[in-house]
Amino acid sequence: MALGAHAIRARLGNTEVLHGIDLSIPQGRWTSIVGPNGAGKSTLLKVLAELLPHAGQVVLLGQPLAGLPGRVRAQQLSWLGQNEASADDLTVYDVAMLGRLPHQAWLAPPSALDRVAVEQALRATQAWDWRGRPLSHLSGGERQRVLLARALAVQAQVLLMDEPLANLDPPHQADWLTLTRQLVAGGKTVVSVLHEISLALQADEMVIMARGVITHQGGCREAATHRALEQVFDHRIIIAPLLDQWVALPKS
Ligand SMILES: Nc1ncnc2c1ncn2[C@@H]1O[C@H](COP(=O)(O)OP(=O)(O)OP(=O)(O)O)[C@@H](O)[C@H]1O
Repeated sequence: MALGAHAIRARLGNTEVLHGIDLSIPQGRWTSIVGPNGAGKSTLLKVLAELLPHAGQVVLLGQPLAGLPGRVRAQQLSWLGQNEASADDLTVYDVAMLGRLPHQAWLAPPSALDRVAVEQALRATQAWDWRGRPLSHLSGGERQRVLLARALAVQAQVLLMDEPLANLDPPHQADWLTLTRQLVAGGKTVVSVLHEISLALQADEMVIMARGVITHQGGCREAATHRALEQVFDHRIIIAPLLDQWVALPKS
């Protein structure tokens, strides 16, 4: 198990939005989290990264996450948030280098290893050619690819991504899928919140949420998962095979 959550409860403002979540994320697999708007997906992902106060425990690679020193946590767990703020006047290269901070001594210049990791990450997201440009000069999709490169540059064992495909055009969505499969083939664990159900169905495992609880967890190719998906979306979608994949079609 890469990540575990036990009896998680979390509040936003005065409202409890996660109501006692138990979850086990397998290691070396890609797990997608899906569910209707407001189900609590982003909140759960933030809790898994210890970015929100909560009751209950998160366990990362066998150790309680809250007890890990911040630097160790940041080396092992990489985070790509939704609509992330980033210093717009930094260059693309410097933004990606932020992913190396957990590996660097205080005020130390980047090492050769850091530079290699950043170049690899920027090349993997096809952002290397913009490395000298300020982030503010990029389009939404280009910017997303740089933030993805920052998350990759960490070289963490576990990657948590909230809507990583936001603003990406279909070819770059396909590239993200390829990249994710490569990460998983290399032993990394990827957890992503995705609204596009057909893309989410390409993961290994699926966690389905509604109203602050998990309603189902199972393999993306399992019939029980497909039935649970149709149910959580009030049977307004149908899961059907297409070529060698499963896709979600809206039902009028
Ligand atoms: N600051 C806040 N105060 C109170 N409730 C909040 C606050 N922010 C979000 N919520 C509520 O918390 C619930 C869970 O929100 P969350 O963003 O985790 O859902 P989500 O499943 O990621 O939704 P979406 O698919 O729309 O992105 C929602 O019902 C939302 O209205």
